[in-house]
Amino acid sequence: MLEVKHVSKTFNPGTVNEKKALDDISLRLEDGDFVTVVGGNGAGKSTLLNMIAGVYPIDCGHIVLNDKEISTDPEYKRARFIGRVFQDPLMGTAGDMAIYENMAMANRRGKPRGLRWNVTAQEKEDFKSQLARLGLGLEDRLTAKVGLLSGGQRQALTLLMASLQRPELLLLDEHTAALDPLTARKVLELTEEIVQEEHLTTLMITHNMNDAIRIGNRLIMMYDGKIILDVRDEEKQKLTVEALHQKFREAANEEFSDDRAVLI
Ligand SMILES: Nc1ncnc2c1ncn2[C@@H]1O[C@H](COP(=O)(O)OP(=O)(O)OP(=O)(O)O)[C@@H](O)[C@H]1O
Repeated sequence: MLEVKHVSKTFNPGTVNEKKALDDISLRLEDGDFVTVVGGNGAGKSTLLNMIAGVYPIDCGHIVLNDKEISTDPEYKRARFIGRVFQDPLMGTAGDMAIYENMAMANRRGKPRGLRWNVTAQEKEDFKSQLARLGLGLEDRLTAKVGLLSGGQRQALTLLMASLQRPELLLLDEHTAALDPLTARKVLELTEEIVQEEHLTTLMITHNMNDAIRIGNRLIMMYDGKIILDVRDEEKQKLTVEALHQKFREAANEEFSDDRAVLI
């Protein structure tokens, strides 16, 4: 279970570039919740994920994962139990290392460094069968450098690596946005498969409203650092893209009328 309690984050406070990216956010995810996160540019979606992962410190509030307060843990410590996949396929894997070496590293997350390079034959066989499920032929390229893979292959590998040691939480930040439509679909299908099989608690940012409605059991919409919509289960299934756009327009208009009130 993940609990985000009254978390706020302001970048560049006290300067002309001051920006309140998260404004008193509270959110509770039950085990196995698969939450899609939508919202316009600059709404605070990535910042929310970055705060949970520990990329930047929060200004106030608490982040609790499975009853452990993690708000002050450094990013590397949280990485032991939080899996992440980013939009950029170059992040999350080491391009100059072989596929099996990348997987071995993921498999040893949180274990002493000394054990890192002793990859057993059994382990390689396990990696092969894991890779085979991607359906991309990577199981026959165990020693290939990851830098030689296509963006989609690399993203699929990153996803596999993020879930190799079952994470307590999986954070996906527009992880299919840089892929061509067919590859994006394949990686999304794989995401659903892995999340379901492993019963992973997941937050997935997407700009694709159809995917946001179709995938997962819960949807949140962010606007200006706040959560303005949080629907789940049947209510989520009934959502339409038009309804989401309408909700977004309402939020934007409210702000616009406030601005006008200030200006008049
Ligand atoms: N490291 C940072 N330093 C300064 N400002 C930042 C930083 N990260 C984010 N911001 C600002 O915080 C606000 C929220 O950004 P964030 O990236 O979380 O939005 P987003 O909802 O993910 O948007 P997008 O859909 O465009 O990726 C924006 O105004 C952004 O410019």
